Amino acid sequence: MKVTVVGAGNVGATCADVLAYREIANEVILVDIKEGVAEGKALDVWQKAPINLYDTKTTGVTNDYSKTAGSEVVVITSGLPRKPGMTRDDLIETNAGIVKSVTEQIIKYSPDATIVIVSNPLDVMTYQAHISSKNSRNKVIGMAGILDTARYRAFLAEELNVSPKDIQAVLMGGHGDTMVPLPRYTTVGGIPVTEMIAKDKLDAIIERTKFGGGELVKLMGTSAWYAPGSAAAQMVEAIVKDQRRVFPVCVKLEGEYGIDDCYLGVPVILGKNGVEKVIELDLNEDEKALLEDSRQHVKEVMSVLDRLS
Ligand SMILES: NC(=O)C1=CN([C@@H]2O[C@H](COP(=O)(O)OP(=O)(O)OC[C@H]3O[C@@H](n4cnc5c(N)ncnc54)[C@H](O)[C@@H]3O)[C@@H](O)[C@H]2O)C=CC1
Ligand SMILES: O=C([O-])CC(=O)C(=O)O
Repeated sequence: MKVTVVGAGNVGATCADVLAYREIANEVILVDIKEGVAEGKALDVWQKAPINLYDTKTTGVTNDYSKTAGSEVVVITSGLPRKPGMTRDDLIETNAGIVKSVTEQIIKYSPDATIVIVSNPLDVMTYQAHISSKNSRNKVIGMAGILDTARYRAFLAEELNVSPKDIQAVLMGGHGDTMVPLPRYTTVGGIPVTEMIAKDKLDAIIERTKFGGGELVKLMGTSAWYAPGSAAAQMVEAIVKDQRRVFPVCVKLEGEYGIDDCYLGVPVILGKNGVEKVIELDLNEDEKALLEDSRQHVKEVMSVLDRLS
């Protein structure tokens, strides 16, 4: 079982490392455009194997897509990260070209691969990969919801002084400030979160979650990688092991939630065919309004992409 990660920067290298040390794949190919970077990081991960006791073979290549042939899943992280003061949408011009060319190369050698997009702006880059690959919607998906819910769960765990393992949550919408956390679907060891925390504290956590990516950009001068890399690896694991995990994933909606032809994060079942099923929640009027705001924002950015191409 072979998995390719394109982009050997912060997120891509972290993802490859998790895929290797957790033995999610038998073989990991790391690709980058910069000479030597993927080779070096892959070698470093491989040299960690005798210490951390795993046998996933990790190989790096510079732009040689023939080595990626037959990949079951491909994670695309190539592209610019944002700097302080930028929005994710500011990355569209550069990253659209990168995601397009990378997807075309990938599909040439692994036509049946499920593609997991990480590059930003996430929802629109997933749309770009869908157009460039011409693959069905279940096999071209984006990672954001696992990361956004992880941030929300981590903040809640800290506030409630409980294990993050026991917080379950759903979050929908685009990967940006219009994301839609759903307190109604948040539980702490099965107990509705609203019974555990005051409304003002929960509202503050929701606000912090919405700007969770920006908080890290401000601190570090570039965006996050440990949680994003792990989140992408968790999606790969669900696919290659056919786990049928229930995760929020960015997928093209085709009528679900009354939305057509737009990429948004929604809960899905993730298994060997990529998205096995989109789960439709019975949203209330407030939640529907938030999702509609998110849809409108993503649609606007999608139209920028249409103008660029
Ligand atoms: N969806 C999400 O939740 C998240 C998305 N991101 C996004 O992921 C992307 C990567 O972030 P980082 O890893 O921090 O950036 P980075 O700058 O550390 O790594 C990006 C890598 O892509 C490579 N690259 C550029 N063009 C390429 C091409 N045509 N082919 C192959 N490799 C190419 C670069 O050489 C670099 O090594 C950014 O767009 C960032 O905004 C980051 C975190 C979370
Ligand atoms: O904030 C960024 O630019 C990177 C990202 O998407 C995140 O960490 O959520």
